[in-house]
Amino acid sequence: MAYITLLSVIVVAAVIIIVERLERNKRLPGYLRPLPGPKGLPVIGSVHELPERNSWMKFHEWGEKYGSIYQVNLAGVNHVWITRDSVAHDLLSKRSAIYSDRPFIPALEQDNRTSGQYLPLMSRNDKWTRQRKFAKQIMDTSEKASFYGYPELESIRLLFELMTKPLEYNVAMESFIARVTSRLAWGTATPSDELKQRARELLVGVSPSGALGNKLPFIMSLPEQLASAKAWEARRSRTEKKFFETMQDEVRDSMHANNFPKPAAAPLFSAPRSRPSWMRMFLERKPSWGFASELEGAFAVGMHGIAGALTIAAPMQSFCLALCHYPQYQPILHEEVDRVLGDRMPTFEDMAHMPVLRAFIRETLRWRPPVPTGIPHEVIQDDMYNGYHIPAGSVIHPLEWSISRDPKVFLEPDEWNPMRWLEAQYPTYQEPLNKYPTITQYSQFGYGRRICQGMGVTEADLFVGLGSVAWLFSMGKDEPEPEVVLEPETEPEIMQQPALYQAQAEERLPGLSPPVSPTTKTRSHHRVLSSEQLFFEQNAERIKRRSWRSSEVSFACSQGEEESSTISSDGGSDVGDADPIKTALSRLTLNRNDSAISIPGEFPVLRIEVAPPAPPATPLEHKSRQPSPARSPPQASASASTSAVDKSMDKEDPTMNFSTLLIAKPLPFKFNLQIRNKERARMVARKWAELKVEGEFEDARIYWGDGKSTAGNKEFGWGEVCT
Ligand code: HEM
Repeated sequence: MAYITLLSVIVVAAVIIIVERLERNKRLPGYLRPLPGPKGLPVIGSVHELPERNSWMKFHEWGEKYGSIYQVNLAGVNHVWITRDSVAHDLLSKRSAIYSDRPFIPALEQDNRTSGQYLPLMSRNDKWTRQRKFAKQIMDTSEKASFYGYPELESIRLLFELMTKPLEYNVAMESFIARVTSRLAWGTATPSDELKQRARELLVGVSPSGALGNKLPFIMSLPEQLASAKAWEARRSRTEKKFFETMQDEVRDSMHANNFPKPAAAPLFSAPRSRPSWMRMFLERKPSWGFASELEGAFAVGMHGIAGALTIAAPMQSFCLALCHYPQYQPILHEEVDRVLGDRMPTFEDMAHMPVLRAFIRETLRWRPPVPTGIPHEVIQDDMYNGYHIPAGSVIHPLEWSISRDPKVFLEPDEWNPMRWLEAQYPTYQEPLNKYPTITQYSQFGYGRRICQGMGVTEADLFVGLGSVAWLFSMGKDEPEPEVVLEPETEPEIMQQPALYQAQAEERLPGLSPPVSPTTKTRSHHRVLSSEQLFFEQNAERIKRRSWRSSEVSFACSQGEEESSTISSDGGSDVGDADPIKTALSRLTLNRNDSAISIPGEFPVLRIEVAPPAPPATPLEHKSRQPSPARSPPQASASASTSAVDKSMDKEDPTMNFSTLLIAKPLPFKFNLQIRNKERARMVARKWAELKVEGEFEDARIYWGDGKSTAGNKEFGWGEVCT
């Protein structure tokens, strides 16, 4: 084995050296220059200069040095990096006829350019053309139907999970996106965990810093027994195909059921699987898509599921990061949310009336782009641009991190400042405000013929999801609460303001506030929401006694209150112990995996962690800045655009901890999540419980290992994923 490996390395190295020499000897005509860029070493080029983490920061730094377009040799492949929107448009949009191919990804089992499996990774061929047409149709149709209300439905579960398990906020947000996308793809949220895992594994497969086959492509030509990375990919690929086929079969089967309603007639809260979905659209109009096989349809739909599950959760998490590090803007968002929505949760239809929420979302995508390096194109013939030669076969990257930081467009580019979209003195401001700011047609979604097909879904998910979060919660840095240590002489003053003191305490999670005593010294690092416990205790008792009414749920929200709200969607009529109760109970599955209910005796506990004291001065401290409509925007400065590099690389920037794959997702961090309004919290809990009883929020399903374990067997199952 060692012999074969050594031989392969020597052959690959020899080929690279020969190709490099031939390239160097190619003479350019006098009017053309090679693009600037780092020189690098023979064979490996500049690979050794790339940092392990946040590699886009190095490309950003090179952009500062070499200009808006430059080239880098990475292991024999010419990579062209574009750091300005205008250059990306000139090449990728205006010359899209030659700039719309995709590079080969060595670590995938099948050739990504021709296999027809993943639309975003295909070459521009017949499969791409028909699948792109299909993608446009399913997106347009579902958008016209306001994405079937799925984001609104799942946002109830999102809020409930955040209330009950705030420390797992990242799981709740990822699950929200995966569930909405699963519903869109197949009409049910039960595959959401599997979809998340399929997305993670594919992300490893396609990321330059992920699968070993992308770093050492020759291993993909070795037998599986000798190359575990190849065996991993083979299992990933088999599992994905099986999953997509299973889901396609299930939707087909459900369509053949006699009582299956037509899409227009399917009410939002009808039984799962009778819902509209992209797969259903595929099956209903199969001949019109011109696909080669049903399998092509299974992938065309499954790939959209993966594309959604992969990307949208990242900005949701960055939003939390931004709100915690730039707290001065939060009240502006809360003001809009309260004024426009009052006591109801946001819907897709509120979009036009909420420019502040849209500005927060737009700014988050700019500040921490989910795909910082962009998705690469490949140029299929030699080209020239501003006197520079761009060789055929070069991999072209619109470097979103830099494009979003052009100091001429984005003043103080490293600052998260949503006001740049809302105040006329900023160059980014655009009217009318019922349309702008918007994330559609934004450079983060790519250029030209390959532009992202999921902008509408992304906007709907982020708007409804983050709008709901802002409606119920405020968030803040995980800092210790100021200790209330009362000197004897100050006591009378505080005692004179008990209402204020109580109000501050009550603003935290209802029921969270301990009995307020101004002389209490805060020592505990954990706070327990015992009202939640009470809620589950009550419900668990009811379940045990089998005394649930089909549509009645009792919820006590606050420890301090004796009340318990009883909601009855049927006007309060008591159905007693008739059959509907049993039906409701049989649909209420309770197990340890359930996100919120546990078996009696093992109640979930809400803890809010209070951090140990924060380090003295973090690089991002913006508390002094007050958002003000009258404030003049800062002037652009040459140094402004470099500060990201300084901040994240030289000093430890707490907002720059990302997973290292192609999608930049902030690593989980601690922060305080506080419920802003008790009545809203009650309402969410009631709705959640009603829908749970109705069977709406089913548990995620396990597909492998007889439905008991995701690890599966040799053939199918979850692979290890390092992020
Ligand atoms: C934050 C969310 C998202 C971001 C940042 C994003 C970003 C991108 C980018 C950069 C591209 C490549 C564009 C180019 O090559 O010029 C792309 C392509 C694509 N995206 Fe997205 N995307 C997101 C969400 C979605 C969602 C939710 C879907 C579908 C459900 C989706 C479906 C696609 C498809 C089908 C393509 C391939 C287009 C083609 O190659 O012809 N994306 N996306």
